[in-house]
Parts: sequence; C-alpha cells; structure tokens
Amino acid sequence: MAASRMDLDGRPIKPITICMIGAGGFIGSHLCEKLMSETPHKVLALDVYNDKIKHLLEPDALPWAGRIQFHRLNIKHDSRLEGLIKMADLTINLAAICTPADYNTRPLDTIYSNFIDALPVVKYCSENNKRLIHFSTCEVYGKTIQSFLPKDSPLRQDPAYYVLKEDVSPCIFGSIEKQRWSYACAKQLIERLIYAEGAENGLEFTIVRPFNWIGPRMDFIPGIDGPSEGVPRVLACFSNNLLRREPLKLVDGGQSQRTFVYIKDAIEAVLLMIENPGRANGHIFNVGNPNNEVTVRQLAEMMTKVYTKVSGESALETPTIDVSAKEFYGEGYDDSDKRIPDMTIINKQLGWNPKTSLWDLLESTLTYQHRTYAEAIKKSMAKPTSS
Ligand SMILES: NC(=O)c1ccc[n+]([C@@H]2O[C@H](COP(=O)([O-])OP(=O)(O)OC[C@H]3O[C@@H](n4cnc5c(N)ncnc54)[C@H](O)[C@@H]3O)[C@@H](O)[C@H]2O)c1
Ligand SMILES: O=c1ccn([C@@H]2O[C@H](COP(=O)(O)OP(=O)(O)O[C@H]3OC[C@@H](O)[C@H](O)[C@H]3O)[C@@H](O)[C@H]2O)c(=O)[nH]1
Repeated sequence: MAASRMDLDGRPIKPITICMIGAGGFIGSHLCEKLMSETPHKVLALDVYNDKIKHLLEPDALPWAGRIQFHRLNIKHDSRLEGLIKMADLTINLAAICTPADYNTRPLDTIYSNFIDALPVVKYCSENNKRLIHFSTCEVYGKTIQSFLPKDSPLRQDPAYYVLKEDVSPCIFGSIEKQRWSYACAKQLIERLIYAEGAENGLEFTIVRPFNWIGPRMDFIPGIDGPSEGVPRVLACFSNNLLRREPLKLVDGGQSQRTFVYIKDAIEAVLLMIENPGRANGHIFNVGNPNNEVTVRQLAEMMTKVYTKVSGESALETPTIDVSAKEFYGEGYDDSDKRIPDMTIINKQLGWNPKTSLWDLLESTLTYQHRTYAEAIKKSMAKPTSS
C-alpha cells in the first residue's frame, strides 16, 4: 500500500524519519495516528507526556510497531535533542504553551516556551541541513484592521480589512500590559528568525499558522484528566460545562469571532506539507476553514444543541452566562476580534481545502467527549466533598 503512494507531482513518496517535538499533544497525537495508519514514515515522538499517544505505542503487536518510538524529554534541557534531530530527515516542532489562560498569568513561561525553547531546534536544523516544519499560530495576525475602523464605516464590509493573508496582512497587537499578546509576539519573533535562517543560511522551512483546530483529545476536562482549577481552550471549557450541566461562560458577551476547522481536515494539510517539500518549503501557510465562522456565543448555542442530540439529555434552562474577561482570565487579557484565513497560498501550493462543516465536526467531537467523560464526571460529582 505505502510503496505506491505518489506526491502531488506524481513522484513516488520515499519513507522518511520524522522527529516530532510535542508529539504527545492534541495536534501531535492526530498527526502520529495519521502517519502510522496511512504512511510508511517513521516517527521519533518527543514530549514530556505520552497519554494521548499511548494507544499508538502499546501493545507491541500493533501493525506499525517499530515505526514509532517515544522519547520522554523536555527540550528546555536535554542533550539528546540534537542527536534526535540529526537522526531524522525532517523535524516538526509543535511544543509550546498555547492556552490563552496562561498568556497573561504565566507570561514568562509563555515567552520562554514559544521563543527561547524553540531556538535550539531551529539552530540544530539549520546547522545540520535538516528540514523544519514549525507550528506558529493565527494569533500572529493579532487584531484585524477592521476593528480600528469607525463602527459606521462602509470599509468594514470590505474583506481587505479583515481577511488574514500570509504575505499581506500586518501583525497588530495590543499594548505591553495586555500580556495576552506575549504568546503571539514570541511566535512572531520565532517566525522571523526561521525566515532569516532560510534567507541567510538556506534553512528549508515551512511555517504553519493553525486557525482554531478542534476535535477529540483537545486539552483536558478540569478535575478529570487535568487540574480542577485549570482553564483549557474554549472547546474543552464548553464541553466541561455541558458534561456537568452548568451554563457555558461567555467571556465579554461572546462577541469575538472564530473560524473552526476539524483536526482531521487540518492534518491532511500537514501531511501534504510533509510529503511535498518542493511545494511547501519557504512558505507560511494559513490552515483553517473560512466557511466555519461563528461568534463565541453562536458556538455555545450550537454546542448546546449538538450535545443535547448526542447525549439524549435535555437542554439547560439557562444555557449561557456572561463573565468579564478580567473575572475569567485575570488582568492583562485581550482578544482577537475576528479570524478568517485567506486560503490562496495553500490552495495554490498544495491544492488543500477543508471539508467538514462546524455542525458535523461538533457532532463527532461531542460524541467522543460524551463517550469518554460522561461516566467519570457523574462519578466525580457524586463523591461527597470533604469539608
Ligand atoms: N490547536 C490549535 O488550534 C492551535 C492553534 C494555533 C497554534 N497552535 C500551535 O500548534 C502547536 C501544537 O498545539 P496543540 O494544540 O497540539 O497543543 P498541546 O498543548 O496539546 O501540545 C503541545 C505539546 O508540546 C509539549 N511540550 C511543551 N513544551 C515542551 C517541552 N519543553 N519539551 C517537550 N515537550 C513539550 C506538551 O507536553 C504538549 O504535549 C503549538 O505550537 C501551538 O502554539 C495550535
Ligand atoms: O469558557 C470560555 C473559554 C473561552 N472563551 C472565549 O472563546 C474564544 C476562544 O478561546 P480559546 O481558548 O479557544 O483561544 P483563542 O481562539 O483565543 O486562542 C487560541 O487560538 C490560537 C492558538 O494559538 C491557541 O490555541 C490559542 O491561543 C475567546 O474569545 C475566549 O475569550 C469563552 O467565551 N468562554
């Protein structure tokens, strides 16, 4: 099966070894799954955790046994990193602190994780002539130009002022005390450094800007497989509320807009980048679904409807409540107003298009959430609390 696979230019795809840093996270787990089930490539999977890829590592009888190897390490301080990058043909760096609740409360860890800790990875790839696919973020665009226009300006209708385009749009962040932007700023600087390594030293790189990829295994459910007081990204926050039958919290009224793409669609795009280096090298790619735009309030409403359908439970009388950003995230939070990816470059280079509608992706994801967590939540809620 694998030997006859062709790239986009009709050439047979040769098996390669991939050093995947952050392989134990949400995106990494889906990418490992795809690479094991549909390709002949080998993966050196690096992470501090492996819970989300355990099903790929054990038992030894799995059809891909021997093609995936887990290395438990922290890239902040581990001398094995360079050796592992040297053993591979391609490095994919996914490692990062990337939950907004951390950006303004742990700004130093956020900056170190997204910039300083990524530096050796870039350096080792450049020095050893290894290809790098680096995961950045749509947050590097910051706020849209539209958000600074007067409310009654007709220019607000013009996509030139809000659609985010890799080679045209500016990066607009808030002031320094809005520490929300520390993440985006660190990601922007590492993008610039990688770009400069390409320009000055010939590093072969691809930069990925994910636009809200969501699906099973994203983050954690507080108190079940993560800290009770932890604040994950919105999919897991709302899933947790639905599972516990409590109102979904809308930060500052839930007016911000996002486009959500199904993780399985997005992984197809990454596989195309891996297997078509000639088309992907030197490029920055938006990866998102421009057709799945909603406000956070609309997302909450849709998730409530979908969850009612997949769980068979009745809807809550009060499905949502408003909370202020300060109350929910603390001092220094700020938000991206709107995120619609322009798809021209990825379409032209890789012919990729997302397929799954928001309703469909929520249906499969919430079915997974219900199946995975409903029992555990019931048990934990039935336990008497110690006082
Ligand atoms: N999911 C999205 O929609 C999205 C959007 C924009 C950007 N991204 C970017 O994509 C990448 C992956 O995101 P994700 O959603 O899978 O996040 P995730 O938190 O699930 O995965 C990141 C993984 O990196 C690991 N890691 C972090 N620091 C490490 C270190 N020092 N050493 C070893 N491992 C370390 C973590 O343990 C985790 O398993 C990140 O760079 C993130 O900024 C994701
Ligand atoms: O319970 C909640 C959680 C979140 N929200 C809101 O929902 C929106 C989305 O929040 P998420 O936590 O998913 O994160 P964001 O979309 O703001 O940023 C994310 O996008 C790009 C990636 O780099 C990161 O994964 C993360 O920074 C925000 O407006 C947030 O304020 C709520 O209204 N209620």
